[in-house]
Amino acid sequence: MRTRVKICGFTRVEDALQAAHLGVDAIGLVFYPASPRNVSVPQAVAIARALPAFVTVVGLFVDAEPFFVHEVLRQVNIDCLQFHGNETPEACRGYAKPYIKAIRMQADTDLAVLERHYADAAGLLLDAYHPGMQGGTGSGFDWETIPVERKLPIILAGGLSPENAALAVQRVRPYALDVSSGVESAKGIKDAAKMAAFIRITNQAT
Ligand SMILES: O=C(O)c1ccccc1NCC(=O)[C@H](O)[C@H](O)COP(=O)(O)O
Repeated sequence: MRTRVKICGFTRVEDALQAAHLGVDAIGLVFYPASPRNVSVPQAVAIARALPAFVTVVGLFVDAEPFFVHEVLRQVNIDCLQFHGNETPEACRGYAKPYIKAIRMQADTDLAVLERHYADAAGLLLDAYHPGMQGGTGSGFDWETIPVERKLPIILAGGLSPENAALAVQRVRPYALDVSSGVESAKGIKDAAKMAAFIRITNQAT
């Protein structure tokens, strides 16, 4: 099966359109004020409206108040939610939308337990652990800690770039790769050449 590509942290319509043109499967919009890639609701509405059909729009939250998530869902055409904080399975499933739970991988992370805990998730996104940062760190983690046996689709994230995308596909065999920093020219500004290389290399490696 082809490894999907999700590019996260768009803040500009033109970058999201470019990614769609290059064949991205999903784009991520960060609704987290502490992030340099945070989007306002009007910005997010403009990006989601500009996209062609069949590009999945993922909305990212970090321990957000439910009223805020509901308000974003009311205004922005979001297909899937992604939770990067300490959201419980009950909280994640409270919006009647497919959801991805992000896991910041540490030495003692037990994925089998988490797969049971978030059993109704549309996928688990495995990211690097960084004290004080919830995501978009540009740092990787040891892929050897990911078990070969999985129940849920695994979305590999954390420090990916055109340079290591092929190795990531071949070593981990994930459902999808997720990248942010590795395809940027500045935080929140995506680089067309890097996005093109990342998508092409991922497709070739599959
Ligand atoms: O991108 C952010 O700034 C961010 C902030 C807080 C929570 C999540 C965030 N991004 C989530 C993503 O899905 C990133 O693509 C993922 O963490 C990988 O980032 P990177 O290592 O920069 O490729």
